[in-house]
Amino acid sequence: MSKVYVFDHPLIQHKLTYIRDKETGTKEFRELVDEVATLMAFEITRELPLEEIEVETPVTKAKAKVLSGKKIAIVPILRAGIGMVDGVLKLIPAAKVGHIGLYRDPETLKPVEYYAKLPADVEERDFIIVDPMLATGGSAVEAINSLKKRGAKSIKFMCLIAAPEGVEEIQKNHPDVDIYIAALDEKLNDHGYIVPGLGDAGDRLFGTK
Ligand SMILES: O=P(O)(O)OC[C@H]1O[C@H](OP(=O)(O)OP(=O)(O)O)[C@H](O)[C@@H]1O
Ligand SMILES: O=c1cc[nH]c(=O)[nH]1
Ligand SMILES: [Mg+2]
Repeated sequence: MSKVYVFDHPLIQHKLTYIRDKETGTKEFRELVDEVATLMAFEITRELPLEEIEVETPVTKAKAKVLSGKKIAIVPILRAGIGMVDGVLKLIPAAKVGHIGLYRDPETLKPVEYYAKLPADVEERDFIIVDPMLATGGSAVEAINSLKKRGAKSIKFMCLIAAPEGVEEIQKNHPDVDIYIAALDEKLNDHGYIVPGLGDAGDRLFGTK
């Protein structure tokens, strides 16, 4: 069963409150999403494997630890996931970036894939899918299907705000995929929007409303 981690660090909660605020404009919204993505990347990389090397300090030789070359790929779900990529890359600058384009049909709420491009060595990479919103879970499940179909073996899903329905949908369809969120909200409304949520993440990021 997928594990669910809620990153409720005070800085994340504080920034998320201003992300939610409908008075927050596009520029500030984008900056805050970027900052929260960096903070979440700090938490999600907690378990990265280390190895020991020798380093010479001005004082003496010493054994010290460095990351042991884990191959990571970040995959934003277009469009809104793009808003989280740079924030994660600040901490994992050598990560590759794949893209999956999905939009949610406003009538059926079902995801429609329109683009997919992943790094070549899919089977060896640890993937982190990023998307600000996990609502019905349809987009996340489809993005994970898409990665697995192309050979991905290790996948994490990271989002800002999740609805319980979306978490359950991933757990049901992809129990091997752990979920990392900044806030678990109350529910979905009749239009599939997260309540209280933040509105339409893509529109707020790109100013398309
Ligand atoms: O869990 P779900 O019910 O599938 O909804 C979540 C999806 O909805 C939003 O994308 P949207 O379809 O609005 O596309 P956009 O990013 O291009 O705005 C969001 O960024 C997720 O990808
Ligand atoms: O609340 C929601 C649900 C889906 N997509 C969004 O951007 N917001
Ligand atoms: Mg949208």
